[in-house]
Amino acid sequence: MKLLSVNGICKSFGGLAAVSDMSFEVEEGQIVSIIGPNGAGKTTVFNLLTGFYTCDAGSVMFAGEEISNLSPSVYVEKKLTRTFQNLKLFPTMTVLENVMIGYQSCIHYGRMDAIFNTPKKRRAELEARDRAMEILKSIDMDCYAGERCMNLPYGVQKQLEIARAMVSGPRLLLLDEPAAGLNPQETRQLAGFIRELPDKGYSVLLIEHDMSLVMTISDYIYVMDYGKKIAEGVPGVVQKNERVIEAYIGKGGVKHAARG
Ligand SMILES: Nc1ncnc2c1ncn2[C@@H]1O[C@H](COP(=O)(O)OP(=O)(O)OP(=O)(O)O)[C@@H](O)[C@H]1O
Repeated sequence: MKLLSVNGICKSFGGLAAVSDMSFEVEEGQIVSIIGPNGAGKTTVFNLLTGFYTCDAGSVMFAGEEISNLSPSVYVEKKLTRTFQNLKLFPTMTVLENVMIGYQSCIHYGRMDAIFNTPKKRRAELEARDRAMEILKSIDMDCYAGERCMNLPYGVQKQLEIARAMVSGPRLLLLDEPAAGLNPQETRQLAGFIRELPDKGYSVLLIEHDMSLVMTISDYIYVMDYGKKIAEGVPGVVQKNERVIEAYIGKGGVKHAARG
């Protein structure tokens, strides 16, 4: 079943077309990657899909519903959540507390409930705690629940950031360069972690420069350059595509597929 269907989205900044007529799909249970050299438009696509930018044109359908240009907080309710290129964890808080933060948008109590610590507020906190613990158990990270986030190895912190996106129960996880800053061993571990997400009920849309990760875990890949889609296909096909090779080699460096 088609979960996400993006049709001809466009975004310009002044005279620069950051994303031009970009279309792609994610099927339920798939891991789909968007790759391309630095400045190709990948992050802008994520920002368009999650309401951080508004589309100049085009449409986004998610689970059969038009979801273009909503405010960022609404996307969590629609069951679509994202991570960011740089870790946005709270280093001095525990792992459990960091994951609970991802559930905040799912619980509702007023300012007075917070001031007077009412039963409603305490129930909401318990619910967040239970849900966060459930997620940590589902990914075998409950052993870290009481640890301060800053004491965790960097690779585990990356998994924690994904766990925090999982806690609101999304159907689609948008992962923005999860392997950035990881060494090869940590990247392999992360690959195994992401590969298991569809079995746990999460489809994945991934932006990533690390080709070893992308080629190992993706079911399907879209390639962008200068804001446009230049190729698509399964990893074996994309790897051999001449336009893709030219986009990378022509603009500097194949290893991490980045310009400059
Ligand atoms: N808010 C903005 N204002 C002006 N230009 C922007 C803005 N956001 C992105 N751009 C430009 O749009 C183009 C695409 O940027 P984007 O960050 O989407 O690329 P990317 O493929 O994610 O790159 P990277 O891999 O380096 O993260 C770039 O030329 C960038 O400078």
